[in-house]
Amino acid sequence: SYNAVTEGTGVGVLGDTKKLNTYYSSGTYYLYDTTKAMTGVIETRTAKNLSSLPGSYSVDPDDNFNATNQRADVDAHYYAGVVYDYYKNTFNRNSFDNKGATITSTVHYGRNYNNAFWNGSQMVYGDGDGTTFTSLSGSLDVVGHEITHAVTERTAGLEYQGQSGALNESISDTFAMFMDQKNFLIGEDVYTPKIAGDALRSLSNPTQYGQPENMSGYVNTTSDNGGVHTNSGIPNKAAYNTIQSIGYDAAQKIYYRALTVYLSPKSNFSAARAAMLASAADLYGTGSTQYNGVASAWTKVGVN
Ligand SMILES: Cc1cccc(C(=O)O)c1OC(=O)C1CC1
Ligand SMILES: [Ca+2]
Ligand SMILES: [Zn+2]
Repeated sequence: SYNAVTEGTGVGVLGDTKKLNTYYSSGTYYLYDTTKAMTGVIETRTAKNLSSLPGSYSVDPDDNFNATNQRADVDAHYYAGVVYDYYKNTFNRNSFDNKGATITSTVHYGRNYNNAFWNGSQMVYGDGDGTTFTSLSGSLDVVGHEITHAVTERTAGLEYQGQSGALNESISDTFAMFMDQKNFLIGEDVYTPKIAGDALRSLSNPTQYGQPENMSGYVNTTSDNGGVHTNSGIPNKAAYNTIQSIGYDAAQKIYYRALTVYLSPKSNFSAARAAMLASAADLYGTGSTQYNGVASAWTKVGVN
């Protein structure tokens, strides 16, 4: 037997077929992608519905990952590759650490687990309970959200509580929109599989899912690290306003520069406005259309 870089196929959470970068070794195919310009790899594992990490490699005997219990593995692996390519092709960023770190995803974490998270070293996805969520790796915006938590951790380091925490959340939702430009919804492909047309959050209309969209509606609470998944509606609306005003490409360049050059662990919403304006000035000049678009985007949500 020998080792080889192989191309397999798989069926994702929504029943869609896709090509996969796999690896053959001693009679087994692995969800192990060595094709990217990184020092590490993109690897996908399964916790087999227990909760020890990172779990064992997702494997298959014939390189066709089409079993029902492989769907979450297929999408975690495929979308991790899409997110890697987005950061490399758009900003020349080589993985979340910009040094080619291995991207490890573990699926089938826990039982009926309605959650996905970056644990500081890797991504972890539950299967959902089939009512609130289906397998959470089944959507690019979820995978993009989670990997962006890792990027934020290695750049601005926005503390995960209060305003900096809500900003951390918003950066993840916003880059998910930059990657998945079909709408301004978060999680719609995996949220409430029995109900069509709904989502976990909306950047265009945060209030539709119980989030404020103006500073006047900021929620002071001790739950959820100070309401980081609630108050993110305010910077999310500012991001939506920015994209509507100056388009996706200028917006993503401004957001990436703000994240990597100006934002810091304790940055609040007002500091975010300043960071975005400084980035717009650097890239397009003060008084540019882009600069003015950013200014009005944040003024409209009551952040000055
Ligand atoms: C489903 C879920 C629960 C708790 C935290 C997160 C979190 O990662 O902040 C989470 O994942 C998301 O928000 C992704 C975008 C849908
Ligand atoms: Ca739904
Ligand atoms: Zn998050």
